[in-house]
Amino acid sequence: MIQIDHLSKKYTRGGLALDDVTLTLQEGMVGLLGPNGAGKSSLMRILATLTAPTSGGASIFGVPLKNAEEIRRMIGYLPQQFQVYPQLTATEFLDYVGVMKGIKDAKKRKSEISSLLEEVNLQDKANKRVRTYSGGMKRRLGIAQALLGSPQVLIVDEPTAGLDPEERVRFRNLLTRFSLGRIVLLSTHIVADIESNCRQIAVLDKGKVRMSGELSELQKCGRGKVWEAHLSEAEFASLDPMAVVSTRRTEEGLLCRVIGDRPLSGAALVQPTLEDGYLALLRSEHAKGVAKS
Ligand SMILES: Nc1ncnc2c1ncn2[C@@H]1O[C@H](COP(=O)(O)OP(=O)(O)OP(=O)(O)O)[C@@H](O)[C@H]1O
Repeated sequence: MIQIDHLSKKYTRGGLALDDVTLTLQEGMVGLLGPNGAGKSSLMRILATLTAPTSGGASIFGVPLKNAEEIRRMIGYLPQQFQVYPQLTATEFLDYVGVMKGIKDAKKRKSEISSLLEEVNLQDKANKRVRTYSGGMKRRLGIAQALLGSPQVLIVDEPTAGLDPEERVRFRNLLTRFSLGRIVLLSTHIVADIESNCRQIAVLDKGKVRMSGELSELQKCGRGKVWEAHLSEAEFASLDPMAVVSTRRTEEGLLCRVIGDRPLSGAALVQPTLEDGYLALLRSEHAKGVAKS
């Protein structure tokens, strides 16, 4: 379990990135969802002991963050910008990481690296230089380095950013597999990344926790707030763009899906998707009126 208590982070040259965050994260896949600048990376860097909180604290399986060495032995971390020396092969890179993680026995390192490369489906590329890898392959190598030493907790910061849809699905499945018996904390601003496989989800916005719970609870945030209506181009143009979730051209005009507390004329209330729930939660302040005043 990861316990986060009243954690705040203020950067010297910046505002409050985290504002009194309290969360309990359980075993399994945990999605940390939030728009750009919400504070996701800051929280992950703190949990990875790369930066200290300004106030508050956290513990991982009962070990407080200030025991940084012990925490680092428990976690694997894949940062948002994962860099590898391009001239190294995957095997050479992972061997280096293994040494840094204190796996002293060369035979043990070799066998762990070989099974990890198989897990992430890079066994055929093991001896190719990383500079020849695609973005998706580099991410998979990133996961392999994070998993080296079998950490109990895996922290992955926007791992699917920049991946094509096929790689994204493959990557999600990979993480789901690894989450069995571990905590995998995954940050993203894409709802689809957490839709199918997260047991728990926390939404951060402007450094604050906006909700934490099961996926169904996030979906519920959209209840009674999602509407669909066929609109003319002129009616569409008069809408507040922040309230529009999607538009689709049909024979009757533009079918618009909007979030708001009061309907457009002729609008029908529809069942919210998870994404609707997320947008409704983020826009709850904004979506009080749908039409532009
Ligand atoms: N080193 C830093 N110095 C000053 N401000 C920072 C620093 N790192 C982050 N911030 C600020 O803290 C806030 C939270 O940033 P953070 O990167 O944690 O958010 P995020 O949710 O991960 O965003 P993204 O999805 O864009 O990566 C932002 O306003 C950002 O500009």
